[in-house]
Amino acid sequence: MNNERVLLSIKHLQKYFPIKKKHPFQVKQDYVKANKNVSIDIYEGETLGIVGESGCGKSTLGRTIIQLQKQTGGSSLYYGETIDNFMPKYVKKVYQSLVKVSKSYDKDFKALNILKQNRVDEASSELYRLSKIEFENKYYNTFRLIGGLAAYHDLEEISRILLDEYKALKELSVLKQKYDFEETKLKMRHLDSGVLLKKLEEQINEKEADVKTIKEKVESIKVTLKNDPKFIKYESFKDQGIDLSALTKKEIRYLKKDLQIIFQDPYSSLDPRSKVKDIIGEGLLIHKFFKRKNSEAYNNYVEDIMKKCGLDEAYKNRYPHQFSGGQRQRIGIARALALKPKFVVCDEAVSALDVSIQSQIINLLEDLKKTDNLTYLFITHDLGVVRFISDRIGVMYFGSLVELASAEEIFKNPKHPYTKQLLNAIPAYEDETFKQTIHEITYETSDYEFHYHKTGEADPNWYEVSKGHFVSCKLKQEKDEGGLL
Ligand SMILES: Nc1ncnc2c1ncn2[C@@H]1O[C@H](COP(=O)(O)OP(=O)(O)OP(=O)(O)O)[C@@H](O)[C@H]1O
Repeated sequence: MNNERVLLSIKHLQKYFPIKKKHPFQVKQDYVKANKNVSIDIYEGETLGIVGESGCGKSTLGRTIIQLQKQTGGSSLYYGETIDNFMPKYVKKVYQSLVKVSKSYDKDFKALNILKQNRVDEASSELYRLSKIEFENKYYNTFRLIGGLAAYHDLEEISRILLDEYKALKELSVLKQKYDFEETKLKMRHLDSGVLLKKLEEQINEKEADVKTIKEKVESIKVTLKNDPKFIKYESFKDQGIDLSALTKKEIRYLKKDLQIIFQDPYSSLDPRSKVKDIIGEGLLIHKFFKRKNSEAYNNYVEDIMKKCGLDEAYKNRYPHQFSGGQRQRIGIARALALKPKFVVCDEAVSALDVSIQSQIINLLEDLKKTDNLTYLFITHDLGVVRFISDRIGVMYFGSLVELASAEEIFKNPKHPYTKQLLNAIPAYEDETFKQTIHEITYETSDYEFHYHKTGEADPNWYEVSKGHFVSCKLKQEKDEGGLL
């Protein structure tokens, strides 16, 4: 890992797929619970491996984090852009509804506390767990955005000030976009400055001054609250992450430049009727990195990416079927990396390839990670591959993470019975560097116990057994859960 900066923070991610009703009078809607409640921080520059059996929800997790499919619960906070620069629409909605939300908050808070007190069996504990997720979904973005200001006596005033700030920041971001566009245009004509550029610069300065005045107003309110215990508690929830799950389709499309995916089957994920150069360059035109696909700059850029991914640029006019499996995967990688993303989901990216080609592609992914400062979520059922490539590994079982630790720790010191079963099942001959140890499976320690084998549901507590090593288990003694409650 390069540093400890969180790039994505996944909180209680849930993805349920509705199952088609069996007959028209069926009242209850059933779901495939592909991801039940996944919470995980992904650090900038790391490769986080996700392993688990087929059908446990690995691919769904990868696709849902980048919102290829909309998540049905929880939030996915992204720190690769600042919220001030991006200003998504949900921020405005939160500011508009502050007064209304504050009214329902106390009522919902009390109701949830009653459920917390009344946990007597599995069913009532499950009801509390689900209600807590619902509660957090409803209120967390408000607290993340306004923090300690929630303790101020006049939320109508806060709402007004923050809406002014939203408007000013939005206008500022439009002006900055226009400025960048104008600057690029001038550069193409080998000019340094122009009348419009100067005018935009003045407008940006004015708008920045407006934003500064509003921010000062907010700070002066905060000063009056600084000793209020409620302010201190709520301020600790303040968070600059952009909640991907709350974005509009258009906003997600814009962020796709940062959040990319490489699929398992390089053939079916490439349009067979498009030439390689068009497959790789499509995103560049959609995201307006280049205006025309016939320009020299565009062609040079595509050729460079091809070279970087080990493809001969002379083949740019060929079609996917004219390439081998390994080369097709290189095209998939080139397509994903053309937009200079920050986060890439590699969904079984090498599983369909021969072993010798596998290692070439893995080496390529490793090289690109270094040169382009990428962060990977590496999804695979292959424990040999994941051990080699990952900094940390998360183990999934039936839609939930059951263990998370550094790759070395998972292999040397697994805690969860399911992780141990997976490791025990690796045939020794598959991985010569791995000294096969058979891990003894235990379902209980003095601090916690595992119930997953009895109910098929993972245990709800996410417990840090040693620094950075987490397991899902049932604690014998309840710990403070943190959060809004
Ligand atoms: N679009 C969908 N509609 C309905 N159910 C789905 C959909 N996508 C996935 N599922 C279901 O969600 C569960 C998890 O599937 P997912 O593909 O995420 O698992 P996986 O661990 O990646 O497995 P594999 O390695 O076989 O792809 C499965 O039961 C699957 O049938």
